[in-house]
Amino acid sequence: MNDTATDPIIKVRGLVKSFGTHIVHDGLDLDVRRGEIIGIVGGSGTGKSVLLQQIVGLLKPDAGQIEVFGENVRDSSPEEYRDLRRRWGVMFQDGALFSSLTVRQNVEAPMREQLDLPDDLRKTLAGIKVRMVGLTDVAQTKFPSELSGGMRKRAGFARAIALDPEIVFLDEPTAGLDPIGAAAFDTLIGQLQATLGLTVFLVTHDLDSLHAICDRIAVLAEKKVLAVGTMAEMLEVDHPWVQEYFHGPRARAALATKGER
Ligand SMILES: Nc1ncnc2c1ncn2[C@@H]1O[C@H](COP(=O)(O)OP(=O)(O)OP(=O)(O)O)[C@@H](O)[C@H]1O
Repeated sequence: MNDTATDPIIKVRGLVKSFGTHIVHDGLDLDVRRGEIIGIVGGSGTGKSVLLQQIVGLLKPDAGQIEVFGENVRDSSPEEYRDLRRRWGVMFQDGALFSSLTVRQNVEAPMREQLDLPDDLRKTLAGIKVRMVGLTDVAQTKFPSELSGGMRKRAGFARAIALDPEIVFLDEPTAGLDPIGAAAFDTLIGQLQATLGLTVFLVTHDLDSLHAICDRIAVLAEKKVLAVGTMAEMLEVDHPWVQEYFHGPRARAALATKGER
């Protein structure tokens, strides 16, 4: 165990991942610091989701090391992996809720799997998580199909924090939300990060989110992490995609929006 406050909470070294002849990652390195919100950006298909899935052990790298909490994810036994999974929560792109379960039952699902709790206590705890993400008690008993896109995202977030994780992985949480809904979701992420001391691994295309809540940004390009740093540091990176992304018209609009928030 090598899990001290100064070590990165996630450490990726020399990651290689291909699908057939298509190389997605080739020698990718990344450190994520405990307690930070790190935004993962990059063009479509640069492997942001694939990186997330490898870190949480859903996809197997071809080569390289991934350590989370100082533990090697790839080499962990089923018991060790189960213990690791308990310490992080994941919200996938579409929320990935179980359609046949209510919101509260969705939040209860990881609790059922990982914790041995009396029914009443589990329901109460799940209800608290639902309220923490700003959903009403009425929403608890709704099925995903009865919710708006923004409410479904909140429900997905509630499920990601069901087990009081140390890290939450969020895959494009504001995609598909209108600007007001997206801003509200950014605020929620920031509030919960500050309240719960979470580390947040945020895959996003949303420049507003990067400005509003991210401590650091990692840019995926050329099959690796091309640059990592604060927004101010990103503005200085001399690379065509980075320049276009952080200095283009949408970036200027996001900067203006930041001033209004
Ligand atoms: N299970 C899979 N089998 C084969 N190819 C895959 C698989 N998962 C991802 N890929 C490919 O890997 C590449 C990276 O995909 P990924 O979803 O990580 O991109 P991304 O950066 O998250 O993109 P976007 O911003 O569009 O969501 C893509 O070319 C994708 O088609």
